[in-house]
Amino acid sequence: MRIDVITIFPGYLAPLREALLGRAISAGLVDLAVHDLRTWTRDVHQAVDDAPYGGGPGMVMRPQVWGEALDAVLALDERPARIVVPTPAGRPFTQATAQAWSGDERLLFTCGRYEGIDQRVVDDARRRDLTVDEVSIGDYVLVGGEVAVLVMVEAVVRLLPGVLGNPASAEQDSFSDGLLEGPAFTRPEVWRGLAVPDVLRSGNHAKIARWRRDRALERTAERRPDLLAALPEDALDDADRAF
Ligand SMILES: Nc1cc(-c2ccc3ccn(Cc4ccc(CN5CCCCC5)cc4)c3c2)n[nH]1
Repeated sequence: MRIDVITIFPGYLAPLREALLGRAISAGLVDLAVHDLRTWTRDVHQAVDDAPYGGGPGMVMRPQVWGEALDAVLALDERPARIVVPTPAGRPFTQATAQAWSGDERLLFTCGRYEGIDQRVVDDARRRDLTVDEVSIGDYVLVGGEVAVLVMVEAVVRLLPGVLGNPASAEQDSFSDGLLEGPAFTRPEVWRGLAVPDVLRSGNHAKIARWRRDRALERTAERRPDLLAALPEDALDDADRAF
C-alpha cells in the first residue's frame, strides 16, 4: 500500500516511522510519503489560508494551493488513490472503515488546518471521478487533520497482512464481533491482593470462552449499549441472551 500525506506540518507525521508502522515501512509493506503543502505556494509569504467568505471565525485554506498539491501528488503514482479528508463534519471513521481501506492500493490524506479547506477542493476532485472520503475520528474538534491521520493510518496499516506479529489479534479486535473486548490478565496470579479469575487458569477452554463472552457482553451493555442495539439479529445465541 502506498500512503501519501499532504500537510503544512510534516514533522507531525514523524511517529508513523516509529515502531510497528516503521517496521511495516522498512519491510516494504507500506510506502509512506509526506509532502509539505507549502511546496505548492507561489508567493513569497507561502500563504495557504485566507479569510472566509460570508464572515465567521478564523481562516480557511485556499483552493489553489491544495488543487496543485493534489494534482502533483496524485501524479506521483499511477495507482488510483482514495483521497481522505479528515474533518469534524465527516462520516464516522470506524473499524469497518479501516477494514475497507486496508484493501486499497493507495491512500492520500489531506491535512487541513485553520477552520478547514475550501470545499471546492473536494468538489473538484469528486468531479474528476476521484474517490474522496470526508471522515471524522470522533465528536470533538482537533486543531488540524494530522492527528486524525496518525489514528487512521495506524488503524488501517495494522490490518495489512504481515504487519501484526499475531494476526489473530486483529481478528479478535474489539468491534470485530460487534462487542467490546473483556478484561485481560497475565502473571502474577495475585498482584496487590488481586487474583486472576479462576476460570482463566482452569484450562477448560469452553468455560473460558463462555466467561470471556459474558464479560464482553457485560462491558458492552454497560459502556456501549448502542453497539448492543446495533448487533444483527443472529449475532447473539441463546447462551448470550441468557446472560
Ligand atoms: N474528528 C475530528 C477531525 C477534526 C479536524 C480535522 C481536520 C481539520 C482541519 C482544521 N481543523 C480545525 C477545525 C475545523 C473545523 C472547525 C469548526 N468550524 C466552525 C465554524 C465554521 C467553520 C468550521 C474548527 C476547527 C480540523 C479538525 N477534528 N475532529
